[in-house]
Amino acid sequence: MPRPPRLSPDDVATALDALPSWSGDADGIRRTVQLPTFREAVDAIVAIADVAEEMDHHPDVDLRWRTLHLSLVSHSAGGVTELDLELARRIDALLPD
Ligand SMILES: C[C@H](O)[C@H](O)[C@H]1CNC2=NC(N)=NC(=O)C2=N1
Repeated sequence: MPRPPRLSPDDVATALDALPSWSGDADGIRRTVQLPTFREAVDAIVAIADVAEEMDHHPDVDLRWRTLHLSLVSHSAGGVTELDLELARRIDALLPD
């Protein structure tokens, strides 16, 4: 399947209005979330991994104790695409606000 193109800065800014837990720009978007425990943070990563594998689109993940830092960018496009926005929406459905 062809992969979608890099979005414009305006498109990303508009999309971020509907994703209040995320920040960033056309070069990448990011969200930080604190889970109650280290184990729950690891479980959240596994749930995100299942979505990422299903989409064949993968986040950059950094876990510090129970604080999870997620960064999304379409490496092949060199910036944010619709795939990153879809992955962000699906991650939000898995995580606490
Ligand atoms: C072959 C496979 O589809 C590609 O390597 C995919 C895998 N997951 C990916 N994930 C992300 N975030 N960016 C990519 O460019 C990417 N490419």
